[in-house]
Amino acid sequence: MTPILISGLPGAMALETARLVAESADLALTPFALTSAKHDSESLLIGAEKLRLVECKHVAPADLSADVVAVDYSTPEAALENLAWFVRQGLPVVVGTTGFDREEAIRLVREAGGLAVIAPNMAIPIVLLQAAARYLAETFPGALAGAELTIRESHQAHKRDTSGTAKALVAAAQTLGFGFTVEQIESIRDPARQSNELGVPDEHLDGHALHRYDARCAGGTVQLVLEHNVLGRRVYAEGTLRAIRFLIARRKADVRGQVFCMEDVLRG
Ligand SMILES: NC(=O)C1=CN([C@@H]2O[C@H](COP(=O)(O)OP(=O)(O)OC[C@H]3O[C@@H](n4cnc5c(N)ncnc54)[C@H](O)[C@@H]3O)[C@@H](O)[C@H]2O)C=CC1
Ligand SMILES: O=C(O)C1=N[C@H](C(=O)O)C[C@H](O)C1
Repeated sequence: MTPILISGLPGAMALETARLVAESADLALTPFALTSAKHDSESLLIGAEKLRLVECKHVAPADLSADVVAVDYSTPEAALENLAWFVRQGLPVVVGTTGFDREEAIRLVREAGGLAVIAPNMAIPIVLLQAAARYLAETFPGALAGAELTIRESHQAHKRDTSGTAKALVAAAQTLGFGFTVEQIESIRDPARQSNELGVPDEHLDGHALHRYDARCAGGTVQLVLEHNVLGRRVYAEGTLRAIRFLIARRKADVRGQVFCMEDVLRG
């Protein structure tokens, strides 16, 4: 069993991932998990296991065995500092958190000879769409120059940042020729609008991710619409476990100083 250190408890994604790790046959939770100052010294029950919540600065190196793999689902503000800590401890890490400086994160991992999967979306069906968008952009740069784009995303009210998934797609859209910037993304966080206008079921108001990309081409005579809509969080946790197992294999193969994306994980 590979021990998995979860960071971001008692948050929603960290919780979903911890539960799936606890159910798995090949992974096990470390006896403690990482949290913010607010929750330091609390404890949390995951299945039958009681996890101690601690800030990373209170973890002694002796508490970490050499085979631990870490997962971070914290906040945009905490993610880089946490990543630096994981890398210092020599832990491979899956970073699902969004809203931080990705280039800085990549630099940090490479310079320290660390190992990480960093991806704004761990859901395999959505990773496939991202791969398709990247393929189109790389193969046909400028093909849609002059076309117009609107992007709308809806998430639970407590989400702090603009969708990292939508922001990542903007990069491909720009290469295709759309004059669109991330500041133009419309973020919907109002539960009343989500319920009445977008039809989000009540039980998923607290955990959903709706994305709609609407392109008008050829002077508005052609409309292309792409949507991906997720209810709940299970699909991200499943992708996270795939990323964990990918990193376990890379560590075994003695790979160092590399940052992977979910497309790499899918390729295996
Ligand atoms: N890559 C993906 O597929 C997905 C990414 N996300 C991203 O994951 C992140 C977390 O999302 P949620 O769980 O919904 O948020 P949340 O707000 O429910 O949880 C965040 C948690 O981080 C904890 N935290 C704050 N500072 C911390 C620190 N220094 N160290 C460790 N933990 C700390 C907070 O106590 C809180 O419990 C967001 O950035 C979100 O965009 C969410 C879903 C899927
Ligand atoms: O906060 C969320 O919930 C999600 N965050 C990720 C993002 O910002 O793209 C992935 C997904 O949209 C769910």
